[in-house]
Amino acid sequence: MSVFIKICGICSRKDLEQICALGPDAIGFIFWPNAGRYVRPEQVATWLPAIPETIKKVGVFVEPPADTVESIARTCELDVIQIHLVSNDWKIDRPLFHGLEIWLSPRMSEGVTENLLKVVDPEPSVLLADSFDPNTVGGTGKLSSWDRAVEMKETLGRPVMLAGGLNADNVAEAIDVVHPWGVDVSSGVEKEPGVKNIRKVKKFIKAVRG
Ligand SMILES: O=C(O)c1ccccc1N[C@@H]1O[C@H](COP(=O)(O)O)[C@@H](O)[C@H]1O
Repeated sequence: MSVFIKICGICSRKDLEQICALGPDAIGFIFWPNAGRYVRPEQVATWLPAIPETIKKVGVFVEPPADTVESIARTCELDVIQIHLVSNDWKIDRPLFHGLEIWLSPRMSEGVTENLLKVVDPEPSVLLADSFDPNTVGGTGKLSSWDRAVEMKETLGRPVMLAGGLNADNVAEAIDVVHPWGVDVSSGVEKEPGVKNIRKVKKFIKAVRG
């Protein structure tokens, strides 16, 4: 079965158009205001006509209120909400409207239990195995623990999207070891934070699809 590919942290229309032409399965926009790769939802809304229907639009959030998620999901016609956790006790403040697909990125320093699936409503359909950094969240370019990713897949029985420090040189090995449902990359296909290197994106997609 083919491995799902998400290219994350797109910050300009130029990058968006060139990346969409390479045919990833999904593209991601960072809507966490503290991130260097933050993009304004109103800006992303102007790019919508350039995104083929076949490519899923993923909005990335860190422990967001439900109102924020729903408002940005509408503005940007998102297909997927990717939520990153930074604490052990966060829970969404109310159920999200149905029809949105939720992907959840837990703190990878903690053990994973069934409780994790209850922090959002609807439950996450995909779990994201990202790297752990006590000082920041996401998009660090640091390699994640592939052992933890396998453990999460086996314990919770949900599809796992592997993220964290992937690039064209290590993604084939990562797929061999973890057998993830999908792979997610940001820093590993950039010239500098927030600016993609299209040659690296092309190499990454080729390394996954062969
Ligand atoms: O990219 C960011 O700035 C970011 C901010 C907050 C949460 C998640 C973020 N990015 C996610 O990080 C992983 C891996 O990124 P990398 O390849 O190691 O740079 C990916 O899931 C992004 O969606």
